[in-house]
Amino acid sequence: MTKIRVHEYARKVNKSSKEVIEELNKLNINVTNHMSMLEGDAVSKLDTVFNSNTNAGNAKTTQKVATNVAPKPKNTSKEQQMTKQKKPTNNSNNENKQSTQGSNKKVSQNNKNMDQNKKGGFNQRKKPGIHGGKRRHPKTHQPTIPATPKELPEKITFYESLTVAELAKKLHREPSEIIKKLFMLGVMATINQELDKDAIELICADYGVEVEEEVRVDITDLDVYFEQSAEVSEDELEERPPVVTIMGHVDHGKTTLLDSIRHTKVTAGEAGGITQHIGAYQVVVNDKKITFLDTPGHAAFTTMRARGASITDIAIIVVAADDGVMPQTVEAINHAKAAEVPIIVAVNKMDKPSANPDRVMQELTEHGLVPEDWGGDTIFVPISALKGEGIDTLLEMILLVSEVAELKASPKRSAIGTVIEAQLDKGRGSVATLLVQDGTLRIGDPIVVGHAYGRVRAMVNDIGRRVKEAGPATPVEITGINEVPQAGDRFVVFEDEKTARSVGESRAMTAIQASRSEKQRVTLDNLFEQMSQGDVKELNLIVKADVQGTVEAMAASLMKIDVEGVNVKIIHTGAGAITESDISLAAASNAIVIGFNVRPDANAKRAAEEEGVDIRLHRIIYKVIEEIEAAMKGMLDPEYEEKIIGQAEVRQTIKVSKVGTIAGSYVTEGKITRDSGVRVIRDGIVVFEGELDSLKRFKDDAKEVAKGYECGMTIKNFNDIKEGDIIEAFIMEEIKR
Ligand SMILES: Nc1nc2c(ncn2[C@@H]2O[C@H](COP(=O)(O)OP(=O)(O)OP(=O)(O)O)[C@@H](O)[C@H]2O)c(=O)[nH]1
Repeated sequence: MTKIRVHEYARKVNKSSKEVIEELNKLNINVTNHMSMLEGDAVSKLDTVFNSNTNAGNAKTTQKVATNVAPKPKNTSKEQQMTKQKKPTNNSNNENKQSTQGSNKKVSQNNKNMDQNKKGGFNQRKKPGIHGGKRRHPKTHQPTIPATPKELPEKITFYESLTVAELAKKLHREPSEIIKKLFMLGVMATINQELDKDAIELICADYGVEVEEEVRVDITDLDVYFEQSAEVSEDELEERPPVVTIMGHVDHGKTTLLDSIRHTKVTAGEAGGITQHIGAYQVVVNDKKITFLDTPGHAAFTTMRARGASITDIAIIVVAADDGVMPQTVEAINHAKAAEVPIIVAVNKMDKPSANPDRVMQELTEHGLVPEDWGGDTIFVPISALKGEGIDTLLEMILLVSEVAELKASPKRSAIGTVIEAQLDKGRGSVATLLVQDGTLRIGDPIVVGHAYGRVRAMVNDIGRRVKEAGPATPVEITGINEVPQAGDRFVVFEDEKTARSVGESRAMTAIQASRSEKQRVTLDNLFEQMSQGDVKELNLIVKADVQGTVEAMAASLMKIDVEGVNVKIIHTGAGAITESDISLAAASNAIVIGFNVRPDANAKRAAEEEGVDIRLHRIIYKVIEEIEAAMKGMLDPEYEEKIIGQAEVRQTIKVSKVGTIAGSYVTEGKITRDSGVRVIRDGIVVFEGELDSLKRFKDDAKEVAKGYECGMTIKNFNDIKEGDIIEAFIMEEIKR
């Protein structure tokens, strides 16, 4: 049976890909994309739904064409005779005949001649047959091929495959001609048959037509556009502002710092100083811009990253000098490190008498952030966000780090970027704050934002001004899209609204069908497989335990695991329950979470399920190590699940010395097998669980006894069987990982 792509099938039955996908899903055939390949079985089912016969039709056509093209020896000679009879009447025909006998290559040459001949006014019937010139149309035959076939194209292109009909169209030939030619080349084909690259190349070579396979990208995959931006030539690139996120522990002054920067820099010179919150703002320092994301904290940062968006160039970790390094400070550092974002430390609340910056530096050193003064490479800036002190230095340091990072973008290209936040506005509809990451966004641009699409209707900048365009690293609020996207969604500008619309619709469709849990996150179960495929070379772990001492002991033991081909990397550790933040970090970094004597809280559990993050809970350290090591070596013990296979009622008990108590029983459900586990149930309570010692039918050992039969059983290490007891039999079935 033929394979066919969804969109090709849709075209055949005159439906949209969307309708076909919907029908497939109704048929429980999981297809999400219009490029998905359908097997023959799915095609048959669809044919029934659409009352079409694309598939059955193929089968019929195959036969028909096969009988048509397969030259029976008898017929051939007849035809040859006919050709012979015609021969003396036409010289040119004669010439053609001679030239067309022989190899297929000649056929192509002749067809070319024929084309030229046609221009010279020769009749179609004089055309050499596709059977190497051996066949002629009888005089009476009404030719179906147009009298003057079009010229062959110089070159054709195709994507993956073409049907005979499609190839014929591209070559300006009748399908029957292609079918015959294929037959001559030893390929039996029907008009709807899909031809692979080799067959297409063979036919085209035969016609002397150049052929090229198109490389197409899935335009619905917005990531592709982000990858393309990396390919822009050097001379198109210009310096762009850095995008900065502020993170740190609760109450250490993140919001105060963001406000302080905004008020000292943004409002200066702005009439009225109206600032509106659009999720990000820009400041100008020494004629250079810096973009700040207005949602402080690592939760937002990592949620975005989990959605595949990395928009932050520099992370400011705020640490209150009077409080020192706290759990969320460490989390923030680890989140930034996992994202490989450079860190600047802002030691805040320096105005407080209890401020102790040395302590902060000392504590951060333990987390790998060593101040430059102490020989490290981390920039520490003492500030007072409340009093506005040290802010200028901090901003200068941001520019310095940004310069080193050589942040560049190409303002000339069409815009791509990420949603910072979005909501539904009663008057304006869907409103989204976008961060343009590359290119320039303009009013009227056809745009796809996540699964939404539209045209940029209006753009407002961070100070509430209407703007016509926004360049790289600029946040703008836009209206004009049909739905509310999510923070972290990507956006891409397309050339025309039609493409934007079809990409948007197709993405929305895919999103509905793609379950998030299907994401190929690394789990201990699939670790080895992913390692073998080369997808995973580093096993990222997040370790949570009840007390800090255990966390350290666990981390140290895990680091010692040595398995060739993969490194263990602990990206975050902490004492206390597994939180949602741990899960989002795990999701963003493709990590496994290990909990030792701790449990995930409700939010973390839900998030882990949604994101497909693997949480492994343990109570014994060496078990953790063993499990991870085994997973890395692909030797994880199989997991078993209990399955109850039958039940028997004890109707009589017989005590036999040396043997013990024999339970004369009657199998009431399923079956009892010799190797099954058994449970003795008395008045609804399990009084014993163990194994069978023997299972007999009359005096003979039995492998299994089915429902409706009597049997005798003895149970290992259990003699207290009573009449009326129920014996439940179970087996442990291996769960496929
Ligand atoms: N003395 C002093 N107080 C400060 C400074 N910066 C912030 N604060 C105070 O610290 C408290 C917390 O500041 P926020 O900016 O809300 O801290 P945050 O980190 O944003 O807190 P969350 O949003 O709860 O995570 C507020 O009462 C601020 O006024 C500072 O430089 N000096």
